[in-house]
Amino acid sequence: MMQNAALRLTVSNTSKRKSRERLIEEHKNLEYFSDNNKYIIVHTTRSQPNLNLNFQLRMSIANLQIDHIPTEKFLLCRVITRFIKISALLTLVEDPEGNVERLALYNWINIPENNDDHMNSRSIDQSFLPVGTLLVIKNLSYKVADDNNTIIHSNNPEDVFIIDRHNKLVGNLKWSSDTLDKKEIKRKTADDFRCRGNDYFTSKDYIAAIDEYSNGIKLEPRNVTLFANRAEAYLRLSQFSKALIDAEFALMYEPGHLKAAYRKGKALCSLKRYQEAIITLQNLHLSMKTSTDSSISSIKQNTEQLLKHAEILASENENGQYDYTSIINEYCERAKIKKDSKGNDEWVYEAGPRLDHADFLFKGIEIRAVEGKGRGWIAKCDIPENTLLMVSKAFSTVYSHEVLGHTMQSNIPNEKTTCIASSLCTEEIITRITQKLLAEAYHCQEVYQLYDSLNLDKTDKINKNLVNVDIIGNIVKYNSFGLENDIEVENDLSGIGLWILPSYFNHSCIDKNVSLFFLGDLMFIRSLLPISKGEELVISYRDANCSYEIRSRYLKSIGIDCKCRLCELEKSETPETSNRRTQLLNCFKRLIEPKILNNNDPSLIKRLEKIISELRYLRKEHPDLEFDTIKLRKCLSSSYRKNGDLKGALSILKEVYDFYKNVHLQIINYIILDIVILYIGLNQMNEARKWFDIAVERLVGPILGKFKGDKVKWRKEARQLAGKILPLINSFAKLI
Ligand SMILES: C[S@@+](CC[C@H](N)C(=O)[O-])C[C@H]1O[C@@H](n2cnc3c(N)ncnc32)[C@H](O)[C@@H]1O
Repeated sequence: MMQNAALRLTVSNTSKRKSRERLIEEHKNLEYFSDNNKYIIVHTTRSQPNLNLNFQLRMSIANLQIDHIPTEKFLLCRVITRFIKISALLTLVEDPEGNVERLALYNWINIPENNDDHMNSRSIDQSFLPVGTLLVIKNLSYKVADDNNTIIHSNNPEDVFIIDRHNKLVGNLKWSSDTLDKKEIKRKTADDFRCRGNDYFTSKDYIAAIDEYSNGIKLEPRNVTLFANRAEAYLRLSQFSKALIDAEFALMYEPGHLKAAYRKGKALCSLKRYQEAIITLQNLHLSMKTSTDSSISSIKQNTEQLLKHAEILASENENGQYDYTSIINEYCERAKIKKDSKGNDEWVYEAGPRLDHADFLFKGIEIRAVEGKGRGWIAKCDIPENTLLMVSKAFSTVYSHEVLGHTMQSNIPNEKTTCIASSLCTEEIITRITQKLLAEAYHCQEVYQLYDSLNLDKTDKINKNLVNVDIIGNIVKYNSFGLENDIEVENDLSGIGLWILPSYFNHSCIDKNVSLFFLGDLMFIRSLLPISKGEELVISYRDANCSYEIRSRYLKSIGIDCKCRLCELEKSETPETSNRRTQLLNCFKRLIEPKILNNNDPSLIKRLEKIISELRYLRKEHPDLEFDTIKLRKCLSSSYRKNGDLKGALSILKEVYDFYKNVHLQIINYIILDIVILYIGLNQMNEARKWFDIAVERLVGPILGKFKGDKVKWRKEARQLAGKILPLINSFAKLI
């Protein structure tokens, strides 16, 4: 996974072949991930002076076709970068026409360096197929990797031949690129680079645009337009500190440059330097206020908007005051997906459901050492129920939709898709975080802090300024959050994210006292119960809705031997009891659940009732820790309802609710909604309304908090929000 993530680092969103400069730059980045052990390469380093090749069969890189193996033909090329080893031997090659492409050599034998048996061998270092080496490659294949990068594969070392320069075949050919490049660069002006940069910018290839602007800046180091344009391209890539530097350069050379000042304000906002952003934007606003020049009307308007936004961000950050209705509207809008010209899904808004809001941190909590768990969040004072503790914007998020694409999502059965999506999302997020750190190294410190957790080797001293994909992979493994909410909300997009401060919450299976709610890449965190000074704040990485087996397997994989009440009880039970429980749950899962709702067979209901009562009996000493039957009882209630016994169905669910209402399990929210449906079915509308309010409260409580002062006003707002989050609520609201 890490290797794949490393290879994905050469990602750009287009499948078009890339420029020589871009490929070289990306190859340099890959060096971070190369395997620096010395290897001896045995195959084919012998040269082939007598290789007889028919010149007519030579093909150029430009003729290669994706997924096609041109068996008759060969590629003549020369190495233009140092070889590095990741999973394959990787370098860049160019053909005589000057086309450049990646080459991956697979299956070259690696022998430890001290093995002297192989005379005809070389180690992978500068001397291995050095820059300029001419190669003939047969039977190659040309592929597009998952990340849309094209790559030449050679799987058999016998197909690769080193050609010496006296070979006739080569003697006849002129290699065009050396001279071509120089000529081209000579001909170009800073303005040519600006124009090409703008073209790339328009086609949303911001990396290429930055390359072009940078080349222009090399020619004219005080070119204000190039700095201002590059600042905007950096903003689009979320490289805010670079954007700020460029905007400031532009302003240094031309203090009245409006766009540069606007971009400075934007960068400062994104760097969470709200007060400075406000001052910059206020000054900019003032400078334009009296102007009647119509050409600046749009920047005037944008500045006003951004200034307002910066003021909102400052207040969110300072006081934790969020306009939840507008944030939810913003989320619903940004999470929309449309089809592009090829029928693939893409976000309606370029950045997807990533929301531009400020972080907030309640002053009454702090990170401290917690015995046996590393560090954790602790209350510095008594905290009332439903206090907003933190709002955090993700360091990085990846949505499954972004890595799977439309075709895969619709063609593959659900479980498999979820599994593929999850591993692709993980690879992708490792890649994105690595890219972000490579681009803006000042983030390394905050991300690497997460690495110091208990389960990781403390002696492994890490260089906090060096980007290391293995460490990032571990950080993702131990700290990332799945993006799913406790209750499915509209546009609830699955995926994965890394949040910095929320990563310090430790886990408890049943005694969590803190709730999380995701809206896009914003995480809202509130206290679920009153919390006393000195108490630890904990969340559930997996809750008791999951069987012990599944839960503990996951927790162990991230180094947790959970000591919560439930886990301790499960561990202390005899093997007979736990085996019997597993047997009963498996029987439900395999034999009853798939059939019961489509089948009126009363014997199935009987069997389910028997399983439930035996499971309850197995935990008769600790009924408060009996969570296994909740799902089964919900299922039983549904089959009662299907058979027309609404009262029976209701009493099952109400019993479950009464017993578990104070344990914050995901499934309880669905049980409440089922109760509302049953009361509607029984035409007991007052009860239906009462339970509907409970559902709304539980649904929006984690975002909005509890009734404060005006209950009627709160309820109105809560209903509106709930309807936005879960449109099903609106259809309920019409019925009651
Ligand atoms: C997301 S981090 C939480 C913050 C972490 N304690 C730290 O110091 O960085 C997850 C790691 O915290 C520790 N942890 C979390 N909950 C725990 C628990 N209930 N018991 C023991 N260790 C726990 C484990 O080492 C786990 O891999």
